[in-house]
Amino acid sequence: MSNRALYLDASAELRRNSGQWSAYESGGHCVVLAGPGSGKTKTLTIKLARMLSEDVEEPRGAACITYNNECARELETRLEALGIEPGNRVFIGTVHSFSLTQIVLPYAKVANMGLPEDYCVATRAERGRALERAFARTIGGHGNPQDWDFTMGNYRRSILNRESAEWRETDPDLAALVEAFEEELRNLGRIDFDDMPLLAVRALQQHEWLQKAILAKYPILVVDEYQDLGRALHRMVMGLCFSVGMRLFAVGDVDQSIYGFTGAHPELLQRLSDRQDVETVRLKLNYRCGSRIVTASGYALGEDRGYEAAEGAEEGTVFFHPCTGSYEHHASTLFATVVPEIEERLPGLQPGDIAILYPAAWIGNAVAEAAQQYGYATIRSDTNALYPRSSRLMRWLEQCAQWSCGGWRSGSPRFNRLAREGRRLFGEALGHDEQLLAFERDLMATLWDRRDGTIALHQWLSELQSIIIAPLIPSCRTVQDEAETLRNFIERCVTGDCKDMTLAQFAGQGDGKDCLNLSTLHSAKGREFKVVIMFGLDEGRIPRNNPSDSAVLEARRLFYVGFTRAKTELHIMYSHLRPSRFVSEVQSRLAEAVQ
Ligand SMILES: Nc1ncnc2c1ncn2[C@@H]1O[C@H](COP(=O)(O)OP(=O)(O)OP(=O)(O)O)[C@@H](O)[C@H]1O
Repeated sequence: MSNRALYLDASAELRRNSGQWSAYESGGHCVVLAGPGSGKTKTLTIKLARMLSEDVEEPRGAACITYNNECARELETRLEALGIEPGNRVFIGTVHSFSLTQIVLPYAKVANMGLPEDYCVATRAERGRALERAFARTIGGHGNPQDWDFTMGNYRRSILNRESAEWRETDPDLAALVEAFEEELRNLGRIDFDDMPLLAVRALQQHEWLQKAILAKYPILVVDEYQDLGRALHRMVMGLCFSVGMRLFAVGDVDQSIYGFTGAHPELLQRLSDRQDVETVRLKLNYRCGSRIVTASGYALGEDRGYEAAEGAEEGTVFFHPCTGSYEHHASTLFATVVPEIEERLPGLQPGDIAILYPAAWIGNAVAEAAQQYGYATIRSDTNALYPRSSRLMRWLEQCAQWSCGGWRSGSPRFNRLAREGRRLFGEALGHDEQLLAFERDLMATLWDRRDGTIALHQWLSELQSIIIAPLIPSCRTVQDEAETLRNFIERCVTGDCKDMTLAQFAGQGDGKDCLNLSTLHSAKGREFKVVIMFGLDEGRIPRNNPSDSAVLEARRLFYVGFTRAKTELHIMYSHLRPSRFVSEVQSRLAEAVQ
């Protein structure tokens, strides 16, 4: 099928939903505000395919921005099904990678961003060193500089205008620390993650020609998960879309805003949709969750938004499991009775259809250990994962492993996809056609010669590292930190807890069908599973102890996000003596509804 035929075909589903259809037909700036499972991302991807085909002429294209690398990958997969691949015409990625690859790297010099020659992205250790020096120069004393990192980050992200009284006066100590920290980073020849959008916003504000250059390349800006993207992106959107003329298509849900602690402000989305020049579309149907789960999710949120399950949806069930003892004990109950009962009730269910979600990564340790005892393979996407799931390099290696373990035969993944992602990762070192060709040829040969799932992972990784990755790393400023993640993981595979891991097991981490999903509630954002088990939902965990009013609201939204990931069964596990207030409320409202 041609690309046009693909999106026309996919749009048939949108036609049956009047809200989705008006978003699909929109001609100017459009914002879709809607609840979980309402098809926001689906509408966004099909609309993007349409705009690329009908509204902009090659080589101009669209930039598509989302919250994190995981969400970006999800968008890529969905767009691939519509025949759209990221490349020159289409940018898909986070605000940070948009800022870095589209604005800072190409224009740092001409836009006079004040960066040293040959700057690169700081590793964790380099950031730590810069913070230590800045701390000694400004705050001083015996405190631990790293304890200031979090508040410093928030300050940087919340007040963008460094010339303002707000910047100087809200917290003079923090303002001084940030300025000294950035100076130390520059002295080391480095920028950090938070610098990327800040440098981009500043450069865009200072240079009209830069705004025009971005507009020339991307007349369309598409944003998913707008509620979580923070002030820097909002400022870019305001400038690029409402002054320069980029067309905006954004989707989001204020009720799913769960990243307030990183500087996200849900009211920015509301403000955007209140604008006269923006068409706002609201969607009411939930295509994901069974009807009972949709009803109960209103209780979970504590607000009736009038969402309904789509026609023909299954009923879905909410189960409550009060537990006794420690989390280790809860986890044993989970694998001794809850999971086996689910498997019996839903024959044909794959482990990958089940997700176990908890409020904090350390609670997941009890789940991971019990899973191992009961013989269940798991894949973790939290800070205690084998390696950060957000690492593009590691995720690329997982895909390479899948190719070596049978993808070369089945086409899942296709070699083209590996080559494309590799070109993006190492783009800075692959400037010439010959370099690109050599990279693809070497990659193919290296993977082809190692098509054996029983190979020890440390051997496979070390060889790939020395043949393919190591020669490129010195010229790639953007993947230094990721290279460090890889080195640490290889070390764990040589001597540590992953010593016996095989290539096939590593490939399974990428594919995930045979593994139960273990994740924090935060990392489950945007995903969906047949069965969701929310684990450790106790007062003191969600919300945490002595919460402020706003912390209660954010915890409640997090509870709601977890709740609405489930299609068929939702299980809630908690200590019977101290259930979370949200659990008790849902329970009593469900009981009232039955009477
Ligand atoms: N018009 C439709 N007809 C049939 N299925 C649909 C339709 N719209 C969406 N869906 C399905 O509903 C599910 C949820 O869609 P999607 O992930 O796009 O929702 P979302 O609004 O982005 O969700 P969330 O905010 O919870 O991440 C998907 O399985 C999608 O295929």
